Amino acid sequence: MIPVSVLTGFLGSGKTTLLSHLLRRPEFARTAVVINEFGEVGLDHELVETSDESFVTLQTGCLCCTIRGDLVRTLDDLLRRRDAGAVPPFERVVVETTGLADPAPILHALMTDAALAGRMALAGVVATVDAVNGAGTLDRHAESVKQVAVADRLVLTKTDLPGAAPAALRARLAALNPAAPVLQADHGRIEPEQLFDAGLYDPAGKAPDVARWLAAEAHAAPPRRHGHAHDPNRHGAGIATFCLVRERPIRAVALALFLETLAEHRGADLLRVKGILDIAESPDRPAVIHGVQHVFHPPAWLDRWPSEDRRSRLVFITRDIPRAWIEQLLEALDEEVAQAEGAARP
Ligand SMILES: Nc1nc2c(ncn2[C@@H]2O[C@H](COP(=O)(O)OP(=O)(O)OP(=O)(O)O)[C@@H](O)[C@H]2O)c(=O)[nH]1
Repeated sequence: MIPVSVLTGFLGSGKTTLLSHLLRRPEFARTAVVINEFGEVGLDHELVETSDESFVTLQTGCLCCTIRGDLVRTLDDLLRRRDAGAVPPFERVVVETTGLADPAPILHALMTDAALAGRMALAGVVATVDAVNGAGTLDRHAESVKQVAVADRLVLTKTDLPGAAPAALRARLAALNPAAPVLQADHGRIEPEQLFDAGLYDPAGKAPDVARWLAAEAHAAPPRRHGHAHDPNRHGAGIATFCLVRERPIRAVALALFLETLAEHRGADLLRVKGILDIAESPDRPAVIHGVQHVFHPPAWLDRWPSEDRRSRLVFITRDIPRAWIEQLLEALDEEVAQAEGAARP
C-alpha cells in the first residue's frame, strides 16, 4: 500500500518551500509529488528540485472542482507508469493542493475511490499556516478554515518575519483543530518524521463533527453546480488568475517599483503573485519572486533558467483587480525608468 499524504495550506503559506526541503532529505527519497496549480501557467514544478529517485508531476486547473476525475486519474496513471518501469519506483506520494482548494473533496476521493483501492491509501494531511497572513486569511477565506480543520499536523511558517503573531495564531488553531499538533518550519526546515507519522487517516478518530462535515462534503453539489466548472481560472467572489508574459527584460528598478506599488495599493486583494523574471541587469540568472498579499519576499536568484522558456512570467491570483490595470502599471513604470535612464546619460 502506497501512502498518499496531502499537503494543503493557503496561497503562499509555504507548501512548496516545505516540500523542497523534505525532498532533499534521504528519508524522503522515492517520493512522487503531484503539484496542483491553479491558473493558466504553473511555475512551482519548474522550481522544485528533487533527487534522482523522486519526481514531480503537474496538474493544472481547480483541484477542488475536477478532483474526482483528475486526481484519481493522475494517481492511477502514476501507478501504471511505476508498474511499467517508466518512472522510479516511488514509495510514497505527496499531493500538494492549490492554496485555494477546499481539501474535503480531495480527501474524499482518496478515501473512497475504487480505482486506487488496494494500492494507495490516504496517509495524513499537513496544512501550512503563514504566521503573518494566517489570521487574516482565516477571517476571509472559508477554504483556509477547512484546510486547518482537516489537518493531522499544522505547520506554522514565516515566524521569522516582522509582523508574525505566532502565539495568537496558535491559540486560534488550537480552537479550530485541537487534535492537530502545531509544528514550526523555518524556511521549510522541519523534521520529516514529525510530519508524516500521522498514520492512516481516520475521520472517525478525529473530532466527530469533522467526520460529519466530511460526509456532508461527499454529498455536495457536483462540479457543474460549483458555478465555475467551465472556467477553472475563476473561483467565485471576484477571484481571478492570470499570467503576464513579457518578451523584453525588465529593469530591476522598474520591477521594484512595480511590486512596491502593487503591495501598497492593492495588497489586501493580491492573494498571490509569483514569477520568474528576466532582469535586464542579470540576463543569465533569472529572479524568482513571491508575494503574498502585502508581503513580498526577497527575490531568489536562480543559477540558470530552469527550461528553454526565457520569457518573464508573472502569475497573479487576485480579487477584483483588473488584469489591464496591472499590465499598464508595469508598462508605465518600465517606460518611466527607461526615460529616466535616458535623461541621466550624458
Ligand atoms: N521568511 C520566510 N519566508 C518563507 C518561509 N517559508 C516560506 N517562505 C517564503 O514564502 C514564499 C511563498 O512560499 P511557497 O512555498 O511558494 O508557498 P506555497 O504555499 O507553495 O504557495 P502557493 O503554491 O502559491 O500556494 C516564498 O518566497 C518562500 O521563500 C519562512 O519560514 N520564512
